[in-house]
Amino acid sequence: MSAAPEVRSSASRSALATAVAVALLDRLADAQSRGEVPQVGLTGGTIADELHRELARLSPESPVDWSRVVLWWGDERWAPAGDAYRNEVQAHEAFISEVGVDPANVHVVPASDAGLSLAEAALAYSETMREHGAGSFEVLMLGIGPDGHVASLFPGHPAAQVRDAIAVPVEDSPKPPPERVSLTFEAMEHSRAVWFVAAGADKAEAVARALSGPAEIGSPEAVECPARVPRGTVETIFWLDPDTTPS
Ligand SMILES: O=C1O[C@H](COP(=O)(O)O)[C@@H](O)[C@H](O)[C@H]1O
Repeated sequence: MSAAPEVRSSASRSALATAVAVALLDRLADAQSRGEVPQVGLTGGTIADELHRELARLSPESPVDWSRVVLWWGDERWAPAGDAYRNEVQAHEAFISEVGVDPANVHVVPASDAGLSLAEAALAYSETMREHGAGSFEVLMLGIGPDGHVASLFPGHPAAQVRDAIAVPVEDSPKPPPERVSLTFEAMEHSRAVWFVAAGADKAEAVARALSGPAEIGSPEAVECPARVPRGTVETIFWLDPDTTPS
């Protein structure tokens, strides 16, 4: 089962970051009030960085107990530990170090200097995720590239067609760095909520295509626009700024 997308538009880019942060905190608090330990899939990218800073700003006033939240990433850039290019390093700097997440609950893709090959790192991340329910995210957040990519699954790239895997090595990425690790579409499909977050006129066309109808893995529509594939089991929301909101 997958949920039809809903669009939530904010008045500005900064209002978008605030709206998503508020909604995420509400959702995590609700899950914790039911006794759950919610798992969240984070994204990298520019608007994600702004939203993470809003999480840090708003968390002190929120009932969310960050020590009982489990964090993952939908994708990671292949760079050494501590490199600011890594999505997890950006998130640590923006909010994780501020809000009191238990380090044992922060599951990062191994770094390029961890002694593993790219393929071994993808496998290690898959194994860790399998131990924790393989993608049972309360919320999976995804950015959208101007080309329609999500996580590190790019249009026409073979990694976007892989089945029977949780995470895949991505080589020859059209966006730097060329090597990455990404969740597969199959690993995304157990997410209760899939939240796309997009801002900026350069993404308007990709967002319009992503909203033009769901696509099956491997279909021509999915190959052309990967953002047409991921949908939540309960809800799918496109959080947009004025530049990306369809007229
Ligand atoms: O490289 C990446 O880019 C996308 C989109 O980022 P943005 O800066 O265009 O918002 C992001 O979703 C992905 O996690 C990241 O690795």
